[in-house]
Amino acid sequence: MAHQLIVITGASGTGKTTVSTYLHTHYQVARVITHTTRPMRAGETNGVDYYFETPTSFAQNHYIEHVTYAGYSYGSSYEALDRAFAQSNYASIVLDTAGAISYVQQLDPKPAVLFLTLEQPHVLKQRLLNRGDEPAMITQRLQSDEYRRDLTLPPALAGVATVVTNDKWPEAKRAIDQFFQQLQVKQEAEQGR
Ligand SMILES: Nc1ncnc2c1ncn2[C@@H]1O[C@H](COP(=O)(O)OP(=O)(O)OP(=O)(O)O)[C@@H](O)[C@H]1O
Ligand SMILES: Nc1nc2c(ncn2[C@@H]2O[C@H](COP(=O)(O)O)[C@@H](O)[C@H]2O)c(=O)[nH]1
Repeated sequence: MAHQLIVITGASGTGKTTVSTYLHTHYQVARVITHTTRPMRAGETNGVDYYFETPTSFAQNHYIEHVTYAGYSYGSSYEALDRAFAQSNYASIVLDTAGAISYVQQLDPKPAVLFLTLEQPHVLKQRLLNRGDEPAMITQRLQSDEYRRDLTLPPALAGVATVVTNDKWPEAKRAIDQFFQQLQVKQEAEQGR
């Protein structure tokens, strides 16, 4: 069976990591672990949530794409993608919208894309506080160009991404179940050709 990548994108706090964990737990979708220079949050583990890097070690990896987000470097490596697909034919990766656009433009076969959004984006700050993020980090993030940019579906992803509203988890979960089950049907149909 061909490999299928699911790119999960959207603004900070919209629930990208929550969706990636849900797909892993309920559908055994492997997670692509990306690299970052940002400091670890409480509860995060190196090699599980990210590969945490220094600026020097970050520069030594081979990236499909890399970005600066709210002052820190983030990148997705070829090695991490291979590691995920060694575990499962389905893998998900959590990216900012610049990364999602790079993947859609570069990857063959093209990834399936989920864009997460909220009808009430003012609750995002509270979600980041509830998650335990440092208040100073939240302020820096909410003031960043990247955070504001990712609140809106970029034109390059219009017609490509499935938009999921995550104000209420039970509704978001239903939309994600439908998205994943349709993806499985499409994959199986392509296999049968
Ligand atoms: N529908 C929801 N209702 C309330 N809280 C939610 C919902 N979905 C996710 N959360 C919570 O919001 C916080 C942010 O979610 P998550 O870490 O998944 O977001 P993210 O998009 O990955 O953020 P970032 O880009 O900053 O890493 C977490 O504490 C998560 O448990
Ligand atoms: N383009 C990429 N974006 C990435 C990558 N890894 C994570 N991210 C995105 O960065 C922001 C901030 O993440 P956080 O964990 O510090 O909250 C978020 O939008 C992630 O989706 C990557 O390799 N490339």
